[in-house]
Amino acid sequence: MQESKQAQAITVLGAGAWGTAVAISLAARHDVLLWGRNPAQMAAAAAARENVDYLPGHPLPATLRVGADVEAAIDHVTGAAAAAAGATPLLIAACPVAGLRPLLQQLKGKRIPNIVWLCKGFEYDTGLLPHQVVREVLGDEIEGAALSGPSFAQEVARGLPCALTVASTSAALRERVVGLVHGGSTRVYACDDLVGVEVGGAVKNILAIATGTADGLGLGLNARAALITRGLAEITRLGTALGGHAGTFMGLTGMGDLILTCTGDLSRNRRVGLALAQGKPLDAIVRELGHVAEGVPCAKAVRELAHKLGVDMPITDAVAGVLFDGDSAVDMVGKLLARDPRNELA
Ligand SMILES: NC(=O)c1ccc[n+]([C@@H]2O[C@H](COP(=O)([O-])OP(=O)(O)OC[C@H]3O[C@@H](n4cnc5c(N)ncnc54)[C@H](O)[C@@H]3O)[C@@H](O)[C@H]2O)c1
Ligand SMILES: O=P(O)(O)OC[C@H](O)CO
Repeated sequence: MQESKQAQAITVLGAGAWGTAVAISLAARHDVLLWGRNPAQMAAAAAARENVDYLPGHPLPATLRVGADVEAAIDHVTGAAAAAAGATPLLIAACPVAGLRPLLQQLKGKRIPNIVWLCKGFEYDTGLLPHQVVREVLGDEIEGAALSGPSFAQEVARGLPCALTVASTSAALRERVVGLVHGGSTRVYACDDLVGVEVGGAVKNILAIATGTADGLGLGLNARAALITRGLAEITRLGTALGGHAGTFMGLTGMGDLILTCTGDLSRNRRVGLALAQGKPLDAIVRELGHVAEGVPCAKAVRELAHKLGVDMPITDAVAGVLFDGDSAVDMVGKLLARDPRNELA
């Protein structure tokens, strides 16, 4: 796979922390447009050359275009200029899972080149993975890929090293994404296990809430390591039941992202856990955070899915108990410790 030396047109749809960081990183090598749905926010970002609401402290490069006009954002990768450059443009969806369907609906009927999504989770009301939502809304013809892996927005925006995985059933799109995104301080690996990559990225958020809660209660490093390891077993059981490959969960989008999110204080999901341990109510925690913590709604979707499939996910159940059933953080720990012994590899 060749790294693209030529600047290409890329549109990033969604101007939260992650969309902004990815746009900043790609703008060093490509012709990037960052679109956000809030015109006032985008006008302020254009004027200040900083997305103060979502990624403060990280200047937008002079070459990065920002705006709130969706037609212009799509034209950036479909219009005459992109075509004339003989280009391989890329359209990136950088919203949370809850925004994916409405965002894609805006693209319906437009001649988009492809779609790469960055969100991590299951759609809450349907229990679908992002690639299934994409297929429902845009159909089978569009080439799609998930780009995932251990990556805090603030570090990527600073240009610190990071390794990601692009997953797609299309070898051509995998190659195109690697060609455009790999380079500088970003390494991109390719993988054809879309289900495995998406399940790892979704469930690690729930486990980050669990480890944040345990750390907040002062339960120690042994407990943290136990939760991460048994959490990986939980991810693998659900992921293989859904058709993912066991090996994928040992990679960047499984173990890699799980370690990062469970241990790094930049994680919003981990911070939810730390706040739950202080006994704060969930709605206050979410309000204070001001950003999406995908593990919260995901815990509900995954608990339902696991019960339907008969997959044992005790940590997810315990986290959902605290989030939705009125259990305390201490109850969560008690429930996990009271479980009957079992074989480790069962
Ligand atoms: N922040 C990170 O470090 C990071 C890293 C990797 C992956 N992710 C994932 O990326 C996704 C986005 O996270 P984030 O950190 O940018 O969240 P965020 O809370 O910082 O921002 C979310 C953004 O999405 C926008 N949005 C919501 N619904 C939309 C819709 N229907 N159409 C257009 N825009 C919409 C919001 O206006 C907001 O700008 C999540 O699934 C997250 O798990 C985040
Ligand atoms: O801040 P979080 O918990 O949403 O995690 C961000 C990324 O998913 C880490 O890879």
